[in-house]
Amino acid sequence: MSLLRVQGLSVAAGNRPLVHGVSFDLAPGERLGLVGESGSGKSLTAMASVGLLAPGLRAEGSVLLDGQQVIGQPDRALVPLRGAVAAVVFQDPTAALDPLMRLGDQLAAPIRRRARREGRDLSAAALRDEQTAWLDRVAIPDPARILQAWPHQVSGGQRQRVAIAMALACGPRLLIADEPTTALDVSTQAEVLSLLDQLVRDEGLALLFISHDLPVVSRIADRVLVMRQGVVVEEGPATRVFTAPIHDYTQSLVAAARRLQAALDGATPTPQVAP
Ligand SMILES: Nc1ncnc2c1ncn2[C@@H]1O[C@H](COP(=O)(O)OP(=O)(O)OP(=O)(O)O)[C@@H](O)[C@H]1O
Repeated sequence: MSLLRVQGLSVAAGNRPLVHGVSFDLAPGERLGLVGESGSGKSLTAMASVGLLAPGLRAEGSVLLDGQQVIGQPDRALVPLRGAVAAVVFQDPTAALDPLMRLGDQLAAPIRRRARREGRDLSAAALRDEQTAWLDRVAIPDPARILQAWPHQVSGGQRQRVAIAMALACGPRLLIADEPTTALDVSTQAEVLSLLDQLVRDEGLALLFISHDLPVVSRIADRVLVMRQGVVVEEGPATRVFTAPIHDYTQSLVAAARRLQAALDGATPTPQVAP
């Protein structure tokens, strides 16, 4: 059975359609990338999948998350699914972090929630061990200091690592990562991406990975959906979509990515000047 089955999903703001007729299936352990330019409807598709649309937006169609209908359900019906079935990592880690709470207390919340769900007693010492273990798993050195720190006292990359630890500590089966590295500097981006890749593999999670960057998506995802102006224009295995794109729009994304890579490699051909 699919862990996430989206059928004919549309999202609108009043009369303005923002996402139209999106369908896909995500099996347990599978990795799906959503790619497309800014404003193409990737985030709305992902947020509608967990019932986290902003007020004023209306979703239609069907979204089955672990077999439970999400569309049209009141928030209280969806709370048990969040964290336990699906967790989200956002582009901006401050969205997941409370600026007025120490990082250790923030990380304690999902650890406690999971223990309650699993009927485990959690002593203060066991909680501390789990907090430290999660910081180790996201490769944060000096966990004792970080647990005591406020969000503004650590780097952007460390904040994102803590946000990833909090998402995974809930014990989800699906991780939704919405541009998780876009706000980070280039070398931190690569580290956080390979960390996510490793953690998703270790935990056996399904992944819905959202990015405007097709090469990044094709590295981390098995299958890709390409979105443009709220609709899916191409779908296929990540390597095929990247090496042999069919739709004009996907071809332009691939060409742009190759031009950027060539420029970064210093391999851009020098324009020929007529004699
Ligand atoms: N709350 C809202 N009210 C009205 N329009 C919205 C709202 N949220 C998003 N939109 C619009 O919906 C469209 C799709 O937005 P969405 O955030 O899904 O795009 P995206 O592909 O994820 O792009 P980005 O990478 O820039 O976030 C955009 O035109 C956006 O302006």
